[in-house]
Amino acid sequence: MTQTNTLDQVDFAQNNLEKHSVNVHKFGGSSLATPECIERVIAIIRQHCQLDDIIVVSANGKTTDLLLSLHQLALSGEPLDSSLTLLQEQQSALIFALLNDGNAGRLARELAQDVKQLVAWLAQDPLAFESDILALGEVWSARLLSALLNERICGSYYLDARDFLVINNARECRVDNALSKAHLASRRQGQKLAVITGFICKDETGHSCTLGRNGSDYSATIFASLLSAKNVTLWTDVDGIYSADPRVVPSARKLHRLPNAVAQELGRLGNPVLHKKTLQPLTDNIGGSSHLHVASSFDVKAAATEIGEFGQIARQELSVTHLNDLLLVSCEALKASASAELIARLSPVYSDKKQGQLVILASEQQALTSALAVLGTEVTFTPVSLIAAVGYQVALRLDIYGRFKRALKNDRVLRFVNSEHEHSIIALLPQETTAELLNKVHHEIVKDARHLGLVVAGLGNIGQRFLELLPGQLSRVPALENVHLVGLVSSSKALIHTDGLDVGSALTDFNEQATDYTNQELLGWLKHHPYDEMILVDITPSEAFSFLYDKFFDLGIHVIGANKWAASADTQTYRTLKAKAAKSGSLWLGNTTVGAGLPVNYALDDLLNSGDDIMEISGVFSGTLSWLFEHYNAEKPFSGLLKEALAQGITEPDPREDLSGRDVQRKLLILARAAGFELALEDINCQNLVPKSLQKLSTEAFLQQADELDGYFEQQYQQAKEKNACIRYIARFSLEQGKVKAGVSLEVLADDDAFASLTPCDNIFQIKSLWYQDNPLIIRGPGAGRDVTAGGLHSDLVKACQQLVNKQHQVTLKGIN
Ligand SMILES: NC(=O)C1=CN([C@@H]2O[C@H](COP(=O)(O)OP(=O)(O)OC[C@H]3O[C@@H](n4cnc5c(N)ncnc54)[C@H](O)[C@@H]3O)[C@@H](O)[C@H]2O)C=CC1
Ligand SMILES: N[C@@H](CC=O)C(=O)O
Repeated sequence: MTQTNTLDQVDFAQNNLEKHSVNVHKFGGSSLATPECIERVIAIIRQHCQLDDIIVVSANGKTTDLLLSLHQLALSGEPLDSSLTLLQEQQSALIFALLNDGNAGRLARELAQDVKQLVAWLAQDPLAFESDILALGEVWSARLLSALLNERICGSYYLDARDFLVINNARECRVDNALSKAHLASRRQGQKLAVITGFICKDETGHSCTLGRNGSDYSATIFASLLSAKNVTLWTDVDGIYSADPRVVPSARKLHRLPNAVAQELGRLGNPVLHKKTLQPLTDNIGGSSHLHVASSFDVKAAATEIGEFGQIARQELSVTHLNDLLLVSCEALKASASAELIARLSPVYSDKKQGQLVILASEQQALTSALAVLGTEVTFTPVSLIAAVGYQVALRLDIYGRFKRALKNDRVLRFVNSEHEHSIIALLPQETTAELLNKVHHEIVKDARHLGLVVAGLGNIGQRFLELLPGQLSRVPALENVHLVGLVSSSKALIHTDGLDVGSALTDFNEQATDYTNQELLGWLKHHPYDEMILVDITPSEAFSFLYDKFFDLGIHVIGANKWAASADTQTYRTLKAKAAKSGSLWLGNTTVGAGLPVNYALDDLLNSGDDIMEISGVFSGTLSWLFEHYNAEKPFSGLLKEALAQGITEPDPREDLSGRDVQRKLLILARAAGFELALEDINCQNLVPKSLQKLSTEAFLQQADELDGYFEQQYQQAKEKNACIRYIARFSLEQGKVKAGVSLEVLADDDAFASLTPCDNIFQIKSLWYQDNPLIIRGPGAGRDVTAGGLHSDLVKACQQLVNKQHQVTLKGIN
């Protein structure tokens, strides 16, 4: 990505918004309530905005409430002094706490002028000037932030939306797009940040109007629509949209991506963050190509919820919402076609023309009563509430329908209804929806809906087999039900689809579509992935790739590694990685790093968990060396066998990794660490079987000259044979009188030694411990190869997913809790 005009180049790498078009950022009242909050907003703007972006603001804190109460006091003829003083003091406090003396003085003078005007309006005709009075909060907020940006970051100007935003239907807040767009274009200044008032606009006659409470979100999406902005971010006091109101349902989980249609339905049915009108300008005017983000200004690092057009995975998200204080309206006149316009105007929560029934908010009763009075018919109002399961075409999903009904089976339900577009199943209740009921329904509907992303790095011998097995595993294992393969990564190319790759054709798609990538880009994507959990399976042999674990754990990514580098890194690095993984709750599994699919790492873990102490671990740890020495009888040259082992996929990509003993040395270190010992690679003596002359060559050159190995192994074999013995490469670790001894080397063993007669490629692990002293625990079986290693990785994947699907989500709502 190449970007221009960023406000903070250093931090820009962290910015996930696309920069090729305008972005709109809206800050709500709670995000601008105090000088500390405004400082946070400044930091967000510095990091996330570019010149030419649009900042939309609500009034600071509770300013609008205070203006409203002044308006009410004036209407009822009560004294205004104390409220006026409080209002002016609050604004002055912000101005003087944040701005330099010159600017503070200027804004304080403008504030005094405005308060004078306010007093005049309140005295003259508070009803006529209601919108002008309420508009002051946004004006002050925008003026202050713009002055602050000018002081601290870059050129900025503030715009009063009443200078350009025209509505031609005040009741429905319908915008005159053409006029507003032209006026806005003429007022924008290039290369500066615009701070625009939310909530307010003007009508065709030029009078001030408001867009209703919470209208600033609507303002933001209107401006985005006028400017064809790519992204709108609502910076607020919650960090996204949850599967239910998290203040009532503690197990609610954040919805990372929501299709427009579902978000609209949520807004309609009472979601506390999304409002009915907010999304409308985006979906109506720019074909849904603009995305809406809901992010926390109190916790910028928390992943936001993104709303837009997405593929299949986002369409699986489910949530539960509720609305109390509703009325079921029954009226004969509603059956007539003449009532269609009235119904459309009211946009009720639910309507049934055939039955002559509507469900409306209780607050709309008066408006409806007057509208129906004209028709002179009898109307009955019955208090009701609703609870709804919301998700993409959820009404067509019989399993969800069944669960929804089951959850409500002990509660009185007036009726179940579907919304027009099938994105919700609604139950109308004759009683209030309680917290208890909401939790019960949420548990039933959302219980297994945690989505886990999967990235596979390393698409060689083992990686390909892992992918071949993946479709079968996904369809067979319940714990993998919500696992989505989203990325494939090789040493130079990557294919990442946030909406999921087709597991059946992933490798072919990779070969056709993968593009060059950098680690920075990979980490950037991982930082903002929209899944509940992300698992990365490292099937590379790369030390360089293992250096990224540090970053993966910082990001809370879970790692399953066949790669041995990180688990056998130097003591300090290993300790740091373990600590980071623990701190961020990342799982780090690596059963295949030793013995491929054999459960040796798990066995050691289990022994320690059972209170056991490990005293000795020994055996044949290399599939390659097992295969070679079990087959070798000096008839075929040793080098020929080595090439066969390479072709069978048993060896490391460079077979010298096996022959040098390094691979076995690493495995012994990994096991010793798993057994609770703090060891380094240097503490393990290692006999290198590669002669010096072959050590520094490229892999290809080594294989060409591999016959230089033959003489040495023939000699070793014959010498052992003369003693009725054989040669085997053995790993030994022991704790003797508190001292650790560890080494890996070629040993001469009696033909009947337990380590001597293995099936070629088998590993054997002999573990002596407190519980298994005289009769050691033995684990034996194939210790390398495509199937067992890919299978072992799948076993780790299932273990990880079993833990992750049940992981409780920690909900933090800064600013609310
Ligand atoms: N062969 C076996 O039986 C066993 C192998 N392993 C381990 O599995 C891993 C893979 O082994 P193989 O599949 O045999 O190797 P391979 O050489 O066939 O495949 C390695 C793959 O990793 C990719 N790669 C290399 N560096 C990379 C990087 N920096 N970033 C992303 N991708 C990178 C390569 O492009 C290649 O696709 C190794 O760590 C090996 O030690 C573990 C247990 C058993
Ligand atoms: N090359 C290794 C593969 C497994 O780690 C071996 O031969 O054991």
